[in-house]
Amino acid sequence: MPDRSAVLAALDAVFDPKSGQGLAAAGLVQGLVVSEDRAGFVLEVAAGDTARYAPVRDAAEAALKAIPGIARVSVVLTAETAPAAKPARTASLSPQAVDQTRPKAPVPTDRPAHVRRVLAIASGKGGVGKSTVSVNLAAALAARGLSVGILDADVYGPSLPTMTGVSGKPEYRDGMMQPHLAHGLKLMSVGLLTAASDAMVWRGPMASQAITQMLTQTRWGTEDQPLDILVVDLPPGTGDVQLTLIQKTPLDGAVIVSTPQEVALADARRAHALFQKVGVPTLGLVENMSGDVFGRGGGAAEAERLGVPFLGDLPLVAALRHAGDAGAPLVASNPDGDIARRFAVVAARMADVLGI
Ligand SMILES: Nc1ncnc2c1ncn2[C@@H]1O[C@H](COP(=O)(O)OP(=O)(O)OP(=O)(O)O)[C@@H](O)[C@H]1O
Repeated sequence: MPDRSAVLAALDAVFDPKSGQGLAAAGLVQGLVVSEDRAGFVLEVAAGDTARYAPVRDAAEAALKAIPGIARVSVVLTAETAPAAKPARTASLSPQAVDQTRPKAPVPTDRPAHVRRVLAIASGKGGVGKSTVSVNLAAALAARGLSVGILDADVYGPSLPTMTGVSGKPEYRDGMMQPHLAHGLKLMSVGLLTAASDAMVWRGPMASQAITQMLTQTRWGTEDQPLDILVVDLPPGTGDVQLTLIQKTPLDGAVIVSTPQEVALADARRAHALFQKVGVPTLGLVENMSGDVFGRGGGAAEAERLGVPFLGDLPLVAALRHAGDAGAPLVASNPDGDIARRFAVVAARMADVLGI
């Protein structure tokens, strides 16, 4: 395995154009990961400086690649948001400090330009089909004539590139990342910017910074043609990473995906509670993989218990999995099929809840 200090020394041979120091000395190397045959880090620069630092990122990647034993490298360029006030270190917490640790409503300053609504697709549990639902629901909303984008923020397993067949780093133009276009959707994924294995080790603040960058520095829409809906595919779970993300992302609502088993529904309940805490309305619950194996109806009953709309159920069918593996959402590749019809129902109910 490559030596960490050798990696830092290599990065110090790349200069920060602002301070003239090496990148490590300048404090620009965050979250360095060195393992087996790969190395990567987050290059954190001041807000507005990302275009200027794109060549620095490329130089840092080249410097890492030149280290013997390193085959895969990834440098994610992120911009700082407004400097966070550091709480004073005191022996006991003041009431204000205690209050600071409580979840807050999202910070509205991070709103992406020319995007009408930002919606999260969340699940309390991994593997329940959150990404499958995100992609197909986005396609169903697009089929209603809306302009729709997807931001795959699932740092634990970005699957949008596979599910939509897109690859390659996004292009930078005029200081903004251009989303990929496929199946009538605008697409951006954490998986297009970094190796999935690197993103997985990100802590909450780092993940949220990368996601804020993808949110605010992607050309989702223009003044003349704003994006109607941006669907954000969140990482599964209800831990710190998710909390930080939903606090930092200006969400207008959330859709929770669950399978019908009680254990998954209990997690869906926790996800709903998390959104409630930060003041993001739950637009509804979708039951996925319903049918013989897992049962049916648990989602509708749970939605009623939570007092949120039930948006619909989707059966466990091999075609959905195959379409995902093949890189074309089933709703787009078979728009007249049973699954497309079910997603159209979910999209219609959602549009109804949103009043669009
Ligand atoms: N209704 C369904 N019928 C059949 N297969 C499905 C269905 N929904 C999802 N799948 C398959 O289940 C697997 C997990 O789905 P997906 O990746 O969408 O879940 P996820 O909740 O986003 O997972 P993770 O939490 O790991 O990101 C995928 O292989 C997908 O194709």
